[in-house]
Amino acid sequence: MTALVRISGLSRVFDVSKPLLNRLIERLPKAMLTAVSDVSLEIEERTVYALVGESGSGKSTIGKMVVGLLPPSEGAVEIDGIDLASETDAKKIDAARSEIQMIFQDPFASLNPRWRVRDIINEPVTARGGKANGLAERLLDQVGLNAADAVKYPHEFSGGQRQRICIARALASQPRMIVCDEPTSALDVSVQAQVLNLMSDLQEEFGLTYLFISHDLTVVQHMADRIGVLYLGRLVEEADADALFETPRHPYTQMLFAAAPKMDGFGREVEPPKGEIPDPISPPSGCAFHPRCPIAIDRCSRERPEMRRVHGTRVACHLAE
Ligand SMILES: Nc1ncnc2c1ncn2[C@@H]1O[C@H](COP(=O)(O)OP(=O)(O)OP(=O)(O)O)[C@@H](O)[C@H]1O
Repeated sequence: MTALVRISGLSRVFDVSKPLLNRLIERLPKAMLTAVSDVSLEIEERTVYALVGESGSGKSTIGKMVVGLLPPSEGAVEIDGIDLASETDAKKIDAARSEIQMIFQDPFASLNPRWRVRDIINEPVTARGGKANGLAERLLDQVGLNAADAVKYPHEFSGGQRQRICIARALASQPRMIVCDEPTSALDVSVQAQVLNLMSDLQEEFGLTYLFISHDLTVVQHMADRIGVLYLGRLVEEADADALFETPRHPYTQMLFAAAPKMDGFGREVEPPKGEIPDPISPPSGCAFHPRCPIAIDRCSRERPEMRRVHGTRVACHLAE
């Protein structure tokens, strides 16, 4: 298998300083927030790579850098060998961009309310001067909606149906890859499984690659081939999904598993991971997880663990054995 996406040493810093005048009056320094720090990973073609972690761990920021919506502060994202940030050939950039689409958590916010669904779905093609020729109707059928609904507006659909429309629009430019940012977390529990099943079917049918972003391990369990676990912007564990589910090696991954929602016939009981997520502007020294870690030793607060291989898993923990 070949890597479709190669991410190396990827970092993204945001300037979250107060306005200059306030800083001068209050004698405050600049505040820099490191959302993503030195992340390296590869995504094989036709596989599902899941990025998991609590809110604020940097999942969406990585997703946006992969599709080219945000430039990296450091490091690179290569799509099929092309680095979007340093490539100068506009044609190559355009081709690489159209190969990757993104769908977001809130299907309503990402659909123009004044456009008919047909125009929304056809837009990626018509905006490039292409002819749609019944494309929207075909895609609506493919995502389990009625082709005749192409003349309707987004508000005439339910949340699950709107996410299907977003998926149809993402498919319009025949991408090789879709970055899916929490695509089902805004949907009713009963609808989530239907949309996930549809996404699985489409992945197989079109040979798609997914970067699937989720805080919910149960969602990821059924879809992912490989999983990366993020904590405060850093990758702390990465393994094939089966291996990770069988033997989670990082204490943070183990905590996420312990807190994973338990499915029952009536809904879900969600118990959040213990302890507070530290302030990303001034993260803890050493291993950023050490203040919440049940097995931390002195060394963990002094020395940041490098990513290393332990029985086929990549893990950043001094105590992974
Ligand atoms: N444009 C921005 N300006 C300033 N800070 C940002 C910006 N975008 C993200 N951040 C910060 O970067 C960190 C990572 O955010 P990100 O949205 O990538 O996390 P996430 O894991 O996707 O979480 P969530 O599930 O809540 O979206 C957070 O602390 C967030 O507040």
